[in-house]
Amino acid sequence: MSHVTSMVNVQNLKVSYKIKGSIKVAVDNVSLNIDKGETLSIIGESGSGKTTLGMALLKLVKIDSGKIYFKGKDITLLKEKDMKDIRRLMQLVPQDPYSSMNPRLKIKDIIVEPLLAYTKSDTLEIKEKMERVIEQVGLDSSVAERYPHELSGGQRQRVLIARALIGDPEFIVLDEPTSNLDVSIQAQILNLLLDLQEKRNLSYLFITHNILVAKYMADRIGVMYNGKLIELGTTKNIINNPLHPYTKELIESVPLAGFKSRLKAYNVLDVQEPIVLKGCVYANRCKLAKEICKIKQPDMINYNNGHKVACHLYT
Ligand SMILES: Nc1ncnc2c1ncn2[C@@H]1O[C@H](COP(=O)(O)OP(=O)(O)OP(=O)(O)O)[C@@H](O)[C@H]1O
Repeated sequence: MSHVTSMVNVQNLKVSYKIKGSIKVAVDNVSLNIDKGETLSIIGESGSGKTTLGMALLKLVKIDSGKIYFKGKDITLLKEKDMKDIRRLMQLVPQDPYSSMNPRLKIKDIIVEPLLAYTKSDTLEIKEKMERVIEQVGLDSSVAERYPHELSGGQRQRVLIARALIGDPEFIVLDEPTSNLDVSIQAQILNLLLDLQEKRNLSYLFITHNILVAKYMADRIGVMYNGKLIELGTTKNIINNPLHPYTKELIESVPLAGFKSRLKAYNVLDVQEPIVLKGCVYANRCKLAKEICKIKQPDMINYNNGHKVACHLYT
């Protein structure tokens, strides 16, 4: 049902990378949906598969199996040449603004890149659109003639948001869009994103290490661990009533009041786990692990009203 009404819906998505003969499953059997105007935040430690999931939703990495629906249309097997109309509607704001920009291009050329690739607008129309998005992201019109190195980190991030917006998208993957910025600038960018979302009724997949940022931005939160989505629920449920022992550990480690001044301080722990071939991905680290946790992967169950968890404590 939901794949018909959602902006984005993925089912049983699996993505793996081949590295020197071995296979790393980066996204393992993940199912989720994002509604129109909704923000789903994905939290998890480094290497848990957040970026790969975001790229897979945009069909920017090859998937092994599963289904991707965009506005009800199955785009899983769509070839890039048939993606033209859809590409414009789904955009990425990448993790590192500086390395995502061609240093030799002026800002105006960086911003219009997506339009040149996918539409046949005339030059005047493109220029007007460029000027409009520069204004909408709170930049001065003079940045158009500048080069990336002449801008601050916050300004560069605004440029990438402008570039994502220029084709009037409906869905944007925001990959840690503020993690490299000073705390006060982070808050400005987050507020800009909220403002743009409201004005344009955008759907966001918001990837972050930072639980406080997820709490500030998201309607719902999905928690990833070692490629698996282990819990999914409303922001309120995840923060106030976390179910999975890993989510509980994350939430308990973070004082949730007065977050603006401490945006940077509370990142998800960065611990790389060995690959677990059978059983729960979290079993090695879980204080509550039972015998079954080491031998059988828990299924994602609907615990309560869309609050889902993959943990044997609840089966
Ligand atoms: N292009 C690639 N080639 C090979 N392995 C990759 C590639 N991209 C990611 N991986 C591996 O896939 C796993 C998931 O990586 P991914 O970048 O999706 O995680 P992440 O949660 O976004 O991490 P981070 O927060 O550090 O960006 C990691 O083990 C990573 O080393």
